[in-house]
Amino acid sequence: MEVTLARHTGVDLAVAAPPSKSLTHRALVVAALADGESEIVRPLEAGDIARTRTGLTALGIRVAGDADVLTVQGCGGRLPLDAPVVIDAGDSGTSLRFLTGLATLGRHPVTLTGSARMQQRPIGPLGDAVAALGGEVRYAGRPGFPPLTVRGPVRGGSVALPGDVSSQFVSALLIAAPCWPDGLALTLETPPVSASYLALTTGVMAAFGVEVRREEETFLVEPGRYRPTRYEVEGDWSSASTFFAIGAVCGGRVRVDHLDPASAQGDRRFLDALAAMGCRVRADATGVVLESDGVLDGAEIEMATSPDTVQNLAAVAAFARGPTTITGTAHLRYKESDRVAAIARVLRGFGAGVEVGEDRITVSSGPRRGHLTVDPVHDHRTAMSAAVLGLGSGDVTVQEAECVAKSFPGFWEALQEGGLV
Ligand SMILES: O=C(O)C1=C[C@@H](OP(=O)(O)O)[C@@H](O)[C@H](O)C1
Ligand SMILES: C=C(OP(=O)(O)O)C(=O)O
Repeated sequence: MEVTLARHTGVDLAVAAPPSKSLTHRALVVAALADGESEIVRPLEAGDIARTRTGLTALGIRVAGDADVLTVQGCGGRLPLDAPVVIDAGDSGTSLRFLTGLATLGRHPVTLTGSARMQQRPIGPLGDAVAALGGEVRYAGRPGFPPLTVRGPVRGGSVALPGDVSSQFVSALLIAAPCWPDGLALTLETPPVSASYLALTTGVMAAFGVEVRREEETFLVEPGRYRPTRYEVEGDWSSASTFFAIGAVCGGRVRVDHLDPASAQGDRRFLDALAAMGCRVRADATGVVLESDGVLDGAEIEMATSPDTVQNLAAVAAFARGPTTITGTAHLRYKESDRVAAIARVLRGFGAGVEVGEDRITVSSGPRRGHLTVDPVHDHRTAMSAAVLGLGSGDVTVQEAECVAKSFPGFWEALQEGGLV
């Protein structure tokens, strides 16, 4: 499917954020380990969540329900596996990494694989940690990359790993850790990227009755049990960021409901970035409102903890009066696509100036270069950020627009209902 976007000014958009992808993944895998039946209220329904659900089913966990409530029959920390299994996580890094953690809790080999791109996304630090904690880890192809086969049981104990590639390795270990006989003392050798996601992990673990203690760069988890819980999923700040970006570049007013203004989601930071560029933002009891007169200033913004909104921020920066420098971008190279390269490709095609450094990207506005066709190369966030460019300036076609279904299947319908496509 292709979507062509025309320029809009003075928008007045009111939408609801979809449920959080990251919190739905976490609630599912933690509930799968709990000592009985949990309910997940208002889960996200999207491609990546379907991958986690299918993976859990392959591991012998029963998940049933619909868009309102999912019921998960937890296994009490011991996977009911009676034969080897293969799990295809597709393009979902969170599914692949979290299910690798769960695979340490069975006595049969679990093979985790994914799309061609997934086979280029690193998993070595997680594999090394699982092996150091007593598991068996084998790679079918390139060492340190999926497909990998994990076999438990793991005893747990002390381990160190780098924090600069993906926080998902840390989350995967923390989630499985209470089910290991020796628990876990995990020390980060380098400061964590995407650190806000670790707070989401410890928050969901706490909601299911397990505390993680932190002593400087070490996370400590005692052996214990997850308590079955009724868990309500809040709205997704990463998905909401595209609507705020549209408001910023088109000018006007955008209201997004179902967002917690005090959320632990790091992508809340996106609004601070837009405020620094000249937008007005305020929260009320049910959501968040952004107002913009469409005049934006460049800014210098650190985004290491909020990688999933960097493409939208770079798109907004292409409309600002001065250059914008976004720092903390090195780990964007390991996502559904190399997003540093994707930002440079798309924005240069648009006419903006883009300078790329090891851990920073500088974007300056420039004259439009005529009609822009964006191939997102299966990356949902590239497709959504291209919508920001199109609505802000017109003449943009997004190919393979359906790839947004990875995280936000209703994205284009929301724009259609708002009269923007
Ligand atoms: O734990 C999570 O839910 C996520 C962590 C982040 O990945 P990294 O930690 O690999 O940066 C983020 O980009 C991803 O979309 C979701
Ligand atoms: C990076 C993302 O997800 P994942 O790592 O789960 O594939 C994303 O949703 O932008």
